[in-house]
Amino acid sequence: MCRAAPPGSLGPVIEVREVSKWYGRIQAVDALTFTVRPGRVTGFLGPNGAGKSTTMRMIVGLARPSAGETRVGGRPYEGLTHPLTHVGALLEADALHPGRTASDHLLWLAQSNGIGRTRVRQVLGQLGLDGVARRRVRGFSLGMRQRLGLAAALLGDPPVLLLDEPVNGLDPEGVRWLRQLTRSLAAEGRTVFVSSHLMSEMAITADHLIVIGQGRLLADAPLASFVGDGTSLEDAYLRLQERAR
Ligand SMILES: Nc1ncnc2c1ncn2[C@@H]1O[C@H](COP(=O)(O)OP(=O)(O)OP(=O)(O)O)[C@@H](O)[C@H]1O
Repeated sequence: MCRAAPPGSLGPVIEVREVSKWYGRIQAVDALTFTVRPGRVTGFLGPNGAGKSTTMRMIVGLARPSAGETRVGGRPYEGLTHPLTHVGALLEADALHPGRTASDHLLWLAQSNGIGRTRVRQVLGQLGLDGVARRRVRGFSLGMRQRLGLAAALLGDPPVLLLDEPVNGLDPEGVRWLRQLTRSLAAEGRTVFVSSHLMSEMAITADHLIVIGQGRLLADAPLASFVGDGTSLEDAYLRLQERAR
């Protein structure tokens, strides 16, 4: 169950303020500003190389902005004690030790974040990983790795979740299950920020969309404002990207 924000706090809000990121001469993110709010699923859309993963990595302190700042619940990620209890993240190419079992991977994360063993058993069950808990990660399919990554993201029962392409590798049942999970996490009052390339999936999962192109903000609006009058989300999205070129 999601904890209510204490009075006077910002709550589980993600803030990205005037953030730019350069990798040598490549500008991955260009003066990006947006806020991700609780109680809804916010989709993060943009073409390959638009800067989505880089932005998510900066929010959780895995990359440092060249300019600007990111905050979670009013604080920089680095200032959070036991960060997994504040922010759960599933990021592309998450490092998994191939020789470790699923259960040991989660226990190791739990121990460094003040989380008990009971919670590890709970998330293994919630993610349908009970049967493979004692198997080494080396033999896991992409879908099983995604489930394990999601288990790690949920481990600390965090009020904020960042999921980078979580649908990758999931079978149709897994996709539907993930959709229901993200919607129920948002309904509990959590902040759920999900990147995806799948417009049809976003159209039935997200309440709000942040669209970027070439590292710049193109739109930050409710899903309803993109679709309607026979316009699909894919049409609206492609038009936005074309106009920005
Ligand atoms: N560690 C890095 N070193 C150098 N360049 C990088 C690094 N990470 C990202 N980039 C570059 O920054 C830009 C943005 O990449 P990023 O992965 O954030 O985009 P994305 O929107 O997540 O793309 P995709 O949808 O393909 O995953 C790209 O030009 C990419 O090549």
